[in-house]
Amino acid sequence: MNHTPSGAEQTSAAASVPEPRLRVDQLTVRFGGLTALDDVSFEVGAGEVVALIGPNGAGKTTVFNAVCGLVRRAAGEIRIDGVSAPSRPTGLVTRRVARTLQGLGLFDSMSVLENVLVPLESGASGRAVGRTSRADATTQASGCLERLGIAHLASRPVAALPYPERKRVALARALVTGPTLLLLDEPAGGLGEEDIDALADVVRAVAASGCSVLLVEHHVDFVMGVADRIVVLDFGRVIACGTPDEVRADPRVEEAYLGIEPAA
Ligand SMILES: Nc1ncnc2c1ncn2[C@@H]1O[C@H](COP(=O)(O)OP(=O)(O)OP(=O)(O)O)[C@@H](O)[C@H]1O
Repeated sequence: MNHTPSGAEQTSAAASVPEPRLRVDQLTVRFGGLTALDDVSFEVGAGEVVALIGPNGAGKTTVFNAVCGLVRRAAGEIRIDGVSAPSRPTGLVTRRVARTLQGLGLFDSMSVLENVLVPLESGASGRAVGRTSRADATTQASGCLERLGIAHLASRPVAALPYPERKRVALARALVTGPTLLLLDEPAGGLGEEDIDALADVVRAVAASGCSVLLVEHHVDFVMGVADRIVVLDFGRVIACGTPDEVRADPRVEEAYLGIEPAA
């Protein structure tokens, strides 16, 4: 007798197959007549750091926006922890995905700790809020500051901090709700070499702790040093994907970045 699996059975079968943190499958996004992403597929596995690189306008930010449900997809699927995400912001994204912005978006007049408490107390995290007392939230936020090496700055107003520390605060705020996927938008931008090295350690530690990282970055040395795998976009298409060594050796990447024709 044929047996059609119920929804619950399908869910349980899917749960038994290890799913990547993020699966982007044949994603196409159009803005009017412009195809910003064209049949883009890649994955971010558990504990992985994946970098999305490519020239200006290649479609990197559009990938982030699509993962967050902020742009309408013309085609394709996005799965987060094995669950299909619709083309709009949902609880799935708010619970599991955190994102840092190039502009940081911190509240300058508030202290470091108060900034990191915001997602726990505002409802933005979609979890814990309402069930987390102020004391629990403070413990959670303080632990996050500790892990990022900025506990000593907890009571300082954000406005008084140098840029590298402000970036750390933005990272702490993104991580405080315990996401499973962190989207980092140009994390090395505006940092000096020393801070970039320290940032690479932090990013690797975040991934090792179980929160996979997808980052967009133009600083090639940082990307080569921190990423397990690199996805290269050009004109909305994936032109290369592999380890840093594989991508570095790929003539298509050199051509896209430097305009150098690959050898015939
Ligand atoms: N909301 C929008 N409406 C129309 N076109 C858009 C929109 N968002 C992005 N685009 C276009 O889609 C293409 C991809 O843009 P996107 O911002 O994703 O590129 P990017 O790789 O992030 O570039 P950069 O490195 O400069 O930030 C570009 O041609 C851009 O002009």
